[in-house]
Amino acid sequence: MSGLHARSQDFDAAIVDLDGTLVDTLGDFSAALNAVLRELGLPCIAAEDVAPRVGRGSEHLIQTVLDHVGAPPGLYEPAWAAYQRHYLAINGRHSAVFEGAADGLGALREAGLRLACLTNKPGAFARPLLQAKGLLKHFDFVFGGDAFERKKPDPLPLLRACEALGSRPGRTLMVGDSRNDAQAARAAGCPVVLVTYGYNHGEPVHEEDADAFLDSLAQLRNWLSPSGRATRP
Ligand SMILES: O=C(O)COP(=O)(O)O
Ligand SMILES: [Mg+2]
Repeated sequence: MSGLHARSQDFDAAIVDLDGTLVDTLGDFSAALNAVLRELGLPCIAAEDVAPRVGRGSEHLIQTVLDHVGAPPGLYEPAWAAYQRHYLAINGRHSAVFEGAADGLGALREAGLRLACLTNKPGAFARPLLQAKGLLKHFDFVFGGDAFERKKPDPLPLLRACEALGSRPGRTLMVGDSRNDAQAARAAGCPVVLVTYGYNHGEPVHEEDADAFLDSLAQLRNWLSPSGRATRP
């Protein structure tokens, strides 16, 4: 890929992030976390304080939320167990597919790319969510944050996903919403585009090192066409 435009012939496959890229799951995270906090007799947390903590996996989320509400030490294990139960019970109920996301995945498929979803969310949460939102059919593989020894921003999950997809990193497009996705992609040698509407740990996404920024995944259709161009701020 050169500069700000790309052609579908440049890629054999794409790896797509889930939370903040395909599905707005902030409502699910908030509902499950607040159910945990209530169960443990702790103060609730506002959705705006949950958003910057999403994207580094459930362990990081639970620990930083416990710290935020001033939980006494020793509550991580019970919080983790309660979180599994509550999240699985509400998974998808308070979340919505971002506008243009299904169209963007369709465009990647129509361009002949193989697709993997790679999220730091546990696989047991990711698959039912994609299924409930009608997105699972687009993917050849779904890898959760527990699929490999290390999570994004480590490049290992991307390299493993490339192996599964049978695609070299340089011909595998990473599509994400955060620094985690961009750093992992750069270290793996994958081109990367970031969406501008996601979470990015509460930081402005345009400051991240990406090849292009998309306001909607529907823009992938034009971006991958021979004359397509993506925008930089
Ligand atoms: O941290 C999570 O649980 C989800 O993160 P993701 O952005 O990699 O899907
Ligand atoms: Mg994300």
